[in-house]
Amino acid sequence: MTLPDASPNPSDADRTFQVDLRGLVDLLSHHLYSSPRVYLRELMQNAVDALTARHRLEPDAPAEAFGIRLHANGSVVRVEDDGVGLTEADVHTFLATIGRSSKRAAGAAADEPIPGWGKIAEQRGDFIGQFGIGLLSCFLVADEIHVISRSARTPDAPAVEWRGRGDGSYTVRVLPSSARPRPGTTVTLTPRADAAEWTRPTQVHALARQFGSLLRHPVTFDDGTAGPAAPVNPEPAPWARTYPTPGARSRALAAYGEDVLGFTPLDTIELDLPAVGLKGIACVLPETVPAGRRHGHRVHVKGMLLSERAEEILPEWAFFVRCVVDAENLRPTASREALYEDDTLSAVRDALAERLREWIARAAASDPDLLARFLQVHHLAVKSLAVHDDEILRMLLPWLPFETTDGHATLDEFARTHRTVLVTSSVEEFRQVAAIASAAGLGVVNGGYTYDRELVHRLPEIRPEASVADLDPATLTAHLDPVDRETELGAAAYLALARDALAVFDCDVALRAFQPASAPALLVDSREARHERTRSHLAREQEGGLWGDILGALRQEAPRAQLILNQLNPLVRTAVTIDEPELARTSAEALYGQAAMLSRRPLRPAESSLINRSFLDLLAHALRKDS
Ligand SMILES: Nc1ncnc2c1ncn2[C@@H]1O[C@H](COP(=O)(O)OP(=O)(O)OP(=O)(O)O)[C@@H](O)[C@H]1O
Repeated sequence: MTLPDASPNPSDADRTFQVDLRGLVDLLSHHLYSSPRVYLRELMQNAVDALTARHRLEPDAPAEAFGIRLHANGSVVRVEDDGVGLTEADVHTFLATIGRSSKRAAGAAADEPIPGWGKIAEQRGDFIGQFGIGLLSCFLVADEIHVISRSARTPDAPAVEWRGRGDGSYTVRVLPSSARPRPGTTVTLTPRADAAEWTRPTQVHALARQFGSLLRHPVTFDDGTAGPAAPVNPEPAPWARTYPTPGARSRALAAYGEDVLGFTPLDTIELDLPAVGLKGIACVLPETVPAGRRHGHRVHVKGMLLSERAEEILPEWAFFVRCVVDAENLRPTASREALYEDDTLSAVRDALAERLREWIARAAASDPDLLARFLQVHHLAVKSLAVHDDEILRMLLPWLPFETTDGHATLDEFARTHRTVLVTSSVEEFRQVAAIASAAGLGVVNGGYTYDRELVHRLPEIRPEASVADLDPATLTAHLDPVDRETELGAAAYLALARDALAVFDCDVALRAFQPASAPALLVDSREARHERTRSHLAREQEGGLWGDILGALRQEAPRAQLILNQLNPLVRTAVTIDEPELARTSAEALYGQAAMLSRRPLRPAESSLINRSFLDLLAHALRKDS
């Protein structure tokens, strides 16, 4: 019996993936990083992480003992740090292995120490990098990365040189200690001609300031000319400085916000969340922004600028601020341009939202000027927010401005002078009734704008003593005084002619006495009523057909419009005495047309031609009379 051959078939043997480095770099540059300039951020970030590891190794060393030095002279860009450095073995393990990071060793147990970098579990939050790919971003501007490093962990270890090339090849060389007398790492790039834009000395200096202005270690820049190196971060973050007075502090924070965000904040809110080591400011935008438009915030992690457009640190409703924050414990994604959506981030978001709410509450309680300025700019957006956010509704509804029969007023003011707050369902209805309702002592709010009617109806939730009702035509007409019987009888013939003339608009005509006397007539006609009438008309026209049946089935008792003539108005007093039928009809049509125009609603074609005709008829009549 022959057993089958157990030796592995060569074609079954495990093989190792080959990585095409050029393809990988192409992927990173087109899909991960927003611009080649990130190469400097990645180099600076590696230097910062190396300094953090060095401080772990030598905890008693003062913060300023170790620093970062940048150099760009037009031919090379160099980043040198006094960090923990690398041994020859580290170079093979970490620099030459894509995806391997000393800050997150693959497969290592949580308590396993990584030489020179601490235990995994402890260090995860300490470093900015973790993916082991950041260095590849250097290939966006150079074909070769040159590193000379000396480990602080084994001081007598020699210096080591690594050259990594964009085609995936690399060399490692051990150098005499004199090649780098002190521990630390120097990374040198010789930029390609097409990357000059990102590697010019002025640009490198500007990028270093942009990314590194809040770093806590000393960082300098020199361009190879004789002058001294310039500090990149000469001052601590503005919130970390001390000021003689609280006023001086808030002025300095506002000036910093203006400087980095490019607008003069309406107010500056200081942010401080010790649990995640977050400090910073929220600047209130001085101009209206559409609700829901989220703004990017400037987020630094351990002083290093990660993103100028991070949206995730605030909830969607906080559209009215832009923040600059520096946090210890937020985790960036591999692109560094967004933050990891983890529990810490959601706790930060909640805590910052709470700070903004406190700011609003404080302004509402004790700084009416600030609140007024804030709402003047952001009231529309706040209204959209209040509809869905009970807390905001509770805090801000009384202060929000609305169009009312007393002009623009806050709901609080308005409810104090009007026991019942009436609200219209459209702008048009408000236009129709505003003058008359206010003359009749009724308090009406224009509920026609988006959210307004809904918000006004929620007023009793906050002010239980206030009552809110929809203003319907019946409520209003009930407030108009009827005329005495004799006057009614005297006008009966005219009213009958007027009803006949306006029957085509399904409009009834009535005579009442109301203020202001200057208003000849009021047209009470809601949009729903007009739609209903249009439907009825169509149903009648299509009688018998399919559409006629459908529309007929939908038909309700069509509500009629009402033209209410004002008996206190001198023109109406004269009109009701006209006994020439044609002229009476024309005058009724003209009064209808004028009342319809006053409501500022779009006129139907039949109404426009009626206005034209009645005007010309009246003109002809006046001219005939004069001739
Ligand atoms: N300046 C430096 N000093 C010491 N070690 C460094 C330095 N720069 C890079 N390294 C080593 O090289 C490794 C790979 O660096 P790289 O920037 O590619 O990734 P990372 O910083 O670990 O993670 P990320 O991709 O998130 O940036 C680092 O984990 C570190 O061990």
